[in-house]
Amino acid sequence: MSNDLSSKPYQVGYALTPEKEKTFILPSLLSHASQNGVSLLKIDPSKPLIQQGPFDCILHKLYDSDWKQNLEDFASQNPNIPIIDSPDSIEILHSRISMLETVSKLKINNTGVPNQITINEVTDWENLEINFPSIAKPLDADGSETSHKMHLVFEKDGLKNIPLPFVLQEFVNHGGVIFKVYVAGKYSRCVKRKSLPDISEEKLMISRGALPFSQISNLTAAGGGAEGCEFEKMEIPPENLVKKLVEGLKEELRLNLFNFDVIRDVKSRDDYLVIDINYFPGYAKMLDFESVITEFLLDVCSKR
Ligand SMILES: Nc1ncnc2c1ncn2[C@@H]1O[C@H](COP(=O)(O)OP(=O)(O)OP(=O)(O)O)[C@@H](O)[C@H]1O
Ligand SMILES: O=P(O)(O)O[C@H]1[C@H](O)[C@H](O)[C@H](OP(=O)(O)O)[C@@H](OP(=O)(O)O)[C@@H]1O
Ligand SMILES: [Mg+2]
Ligand SMILES: [Mg+2]
Repeated sequence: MSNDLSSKPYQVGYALTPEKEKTFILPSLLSHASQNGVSLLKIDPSKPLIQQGPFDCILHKLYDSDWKQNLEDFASQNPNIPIIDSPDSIEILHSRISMLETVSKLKINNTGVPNQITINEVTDWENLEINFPSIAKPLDADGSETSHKMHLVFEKDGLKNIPLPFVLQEFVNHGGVIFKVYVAGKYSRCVKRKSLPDISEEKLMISRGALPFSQISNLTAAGGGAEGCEFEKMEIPPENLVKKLVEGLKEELRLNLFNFDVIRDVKSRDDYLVIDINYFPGYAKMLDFESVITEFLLDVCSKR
């Protein structure tokens, strides 16, 4: 689908950090979008949105309070201009507890989330109802540098130097491959990505404390995934299961732009666990992301 090229192109304003702009607003996206009737225009978040534009849609991934207020002022005067996405919906993904509660609510067969507990203070360690190894993840998943600083924890002792508050999520062996499902409006695609390797019983016997790591999925996206046929052989989850998760999460989250990470439990190969959900992820890592994003924006603007 493309906009009728004889008419004026849709004007889509974007408000992103400089880093996000660099990795998302690529020349290939700008040219594909403009050839299909969509102009992507940079917003100056420090200036009132109502004095910029005019826009047919606003795309954003900024979280500071000034920007939220700017967006609110604009929305109150332009209730018919789609904002992708609503800050209130995005907020659900900024806590690793509320993010995964949405999955548990879906009650889809063979899907769930790993057992996890919140650690707000040191006294919470007394009667830990969790198995090790576990992954300690910052409770806030707000896109900050620290929000990706994780620790693989082998025993209770390994918790002592981990910055509070954090979520302690049981580590599930999943064959070293993670499935990332990207969603952009009515479009979705499941891709494979290299993940943390399984932890053997032997490794567990000799491992102590905790190991730090961060943003493994970004590293391996560039590296093209795991070596060897194991990665190639790993089948992606059944299409109907992915579809149910996509539709369920879209309804539950009321978001257009997100992805979620799914792993398959090696102990029960039909069971899938969602371990992470991300707002406005790295779409440019997806093949032909230019047409996916352009189609999405055309769909949003034409529905106005
Ligand atoms: N419960 C788990 N069991 C096994 N491995 C896990 C688990 N949770 C996370 N991992 C591993 O740690 C990696 C990072 O975890 P997660 O995706 O939650 O962090 P993140 O910083 O939000 O990552 P992203 O860059 O995808 O936002 C995953 O890609 C996976 O390799
Ligand atoms: O490999 P993906 O596309 O999942 O990597 C994403 C990651 O999942 C998060 O969405 C990151 O955003 P934050 O959680 O806000 O840090 C993305 O970083 P970004 O700089 O592209 O927004 C990763 O690309
Ligand atoms: Mg992830
Ligand atoms: Mg994440």
